[in-house]
Amino acid sequence: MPVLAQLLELTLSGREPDEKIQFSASGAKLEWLAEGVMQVSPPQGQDKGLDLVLSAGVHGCEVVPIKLLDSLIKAIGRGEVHPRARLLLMFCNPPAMRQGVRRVGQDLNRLFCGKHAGGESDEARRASELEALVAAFFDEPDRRRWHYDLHSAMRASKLPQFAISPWVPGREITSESLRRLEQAAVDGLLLQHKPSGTFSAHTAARHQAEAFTLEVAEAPDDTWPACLDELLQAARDWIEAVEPVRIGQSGSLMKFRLAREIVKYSEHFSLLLPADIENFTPIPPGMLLAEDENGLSWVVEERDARILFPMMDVAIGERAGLIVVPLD
Ligand SMILES: O=C(O)CCC(=O)N[C@@H](CCC(=O)O)C(=O)O
Ligand SMILES: [Zn+2]
Repeated sequence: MPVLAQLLELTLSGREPDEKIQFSASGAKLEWLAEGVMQVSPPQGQDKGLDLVLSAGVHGCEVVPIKLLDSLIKAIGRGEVHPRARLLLMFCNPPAMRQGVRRVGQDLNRLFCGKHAGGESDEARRASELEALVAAFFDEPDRRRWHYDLHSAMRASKLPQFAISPWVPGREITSESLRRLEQAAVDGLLLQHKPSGTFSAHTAARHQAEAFTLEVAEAPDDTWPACLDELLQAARDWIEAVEPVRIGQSGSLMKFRLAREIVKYSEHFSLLLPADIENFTPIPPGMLLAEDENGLSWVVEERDARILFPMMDVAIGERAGLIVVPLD
């Protein structure tokens, strides 16, 4: 296996490879571009016109998506997967990955869409570098552009795998995109309703990519749920630019929209939910979710509401949870 297929090991050890260009066992060109980042080009004559970005490790503690990307890269290196798309494969936040933490300084996934501008933190510099790498990759016109930014919510979920569609003015999610998510065993889709500074928002807004944040299933105690294998198989299909042959259940995806954000405004903030509450747990009208200073409180007003991403340990001014409701 070429050394470059050990991108994860190179990244975690902070090593720069001596040989920056190598070839996979099936003749795909592997090119190391920067720490944690590799470009793959199909053998001559096999390019099907798709530019695909797969990223993981924006949050360093989210181990399952890092393992998924690593296994795809190794399968490419061994020649088990035959790239027919151009690929940009990215381990985004090496310092946080080395420490196994969500973030070392700033949250990298709040610094895209140019929000790093003027910042001097390591994360601001990395967001700027990742944006430049993506811009160079998406430089060729008239090609399909997809980006899946793999995350893991680090808590159990009523919907084991779900995607977040960043808000872009006028963006319509195509039925092919939805079908592709369903084929990847994704159970739910949250549609954002305002701009944000996430990596997928950047590639969607700046490069018109079909971009999603993909929250993959948890694998507690190293048990590997079947839906992760289905996701892995779907990702292999994307890389090989083949239409999946498996019969997926169409229309199974539950769609949600954001109703309200719970925001931590002061040190007096408290989230009044059990620490282990599952994502997408129904929250009934009248339920008190959180309190902050000056009598500020979040009480459920919406019908059929569910809680998403509850997190007490966030910086002041940041999101501590989302109240989401079914789209229809
Ligand atoms: O926030 C959590 O509980 C962990 C999961 C996570 O990192 N989610 C992403 C969502 C990004 C998006 O809205 O597209 C994040 O918070 O950055
Ligand atoms: Zn994350």
